[in-house]
Amino acid sequence: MSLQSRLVVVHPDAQVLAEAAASRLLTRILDLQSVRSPVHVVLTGGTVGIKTLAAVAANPVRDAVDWTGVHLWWGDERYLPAGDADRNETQAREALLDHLDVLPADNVHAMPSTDGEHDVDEAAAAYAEELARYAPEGASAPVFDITLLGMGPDAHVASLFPGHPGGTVTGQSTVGVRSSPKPPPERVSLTFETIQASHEVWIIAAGAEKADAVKAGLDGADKAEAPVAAAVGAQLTLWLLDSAAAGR
Ligand SMILES: O=C(O)[C@H](O)[C@@H](O)[C@H](O)[C@H](O)COP(=O)(O)O
Repeated sequence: MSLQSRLVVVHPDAQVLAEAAASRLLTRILDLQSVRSPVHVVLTGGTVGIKTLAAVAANPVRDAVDWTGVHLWWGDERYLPAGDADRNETQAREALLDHLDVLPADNVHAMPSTDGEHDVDEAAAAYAEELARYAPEGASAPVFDITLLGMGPDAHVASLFPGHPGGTVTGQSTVGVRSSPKPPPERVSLTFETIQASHEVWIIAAGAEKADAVKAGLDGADKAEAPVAAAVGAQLTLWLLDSAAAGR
């Protein structure tokens, strides 16, 4: 039984938070690469998530990472045409991936766009198949080393929203989301089963509008009301906050 631990780190503001999260991510990947390959990292969309990726791109330590041994996944994706500026993948490529010359295309596992499968449920199923291709025996997805998650003011993570069915789905690694309260309405998301299999889950949140959700998550609120409460890593759950988000 591995010991689950939780750590809360507070930084002065959103910019320092993104820089510190990027520095921590790079160091953690370097540590992991000294003991295993490949390393699997799940990226998040959202303002702070993308700011963190841009900070990774600007950090010279990024060139110490052997990106050929890093696989990148997404926790969720907005179900839009390929290349759409609102896709998490598009923003991640602009912020970081396009700057990593040695990152093999096959190491980047983007969630499907509307150009592929016929609907969001088929898109979720297609991503589940991709996850399964890299899964260890008997598992439905790779055991992610680090899963990055932004968090909404309503305590949603990935595209798992309060009161929506996606948060309670079991027996599948992904879910198609419709009528998302955060536009666009259709999204593909990992399920909590997959998120919770990660060795480490890092929740990155900034801004006073997140303070109530942070408090609910840390107080162990019901995941139906505060999905972030279920964003727990098998070994570590790391909350990376700015002082405004930690205000409560
Ligand atoms: O597709 C998305 O929108 C994100 O994955 C979502 O889960 C995001 O991380 C949070 O909504 C926080 O977003 P902000 O950092 O912009 O508040």
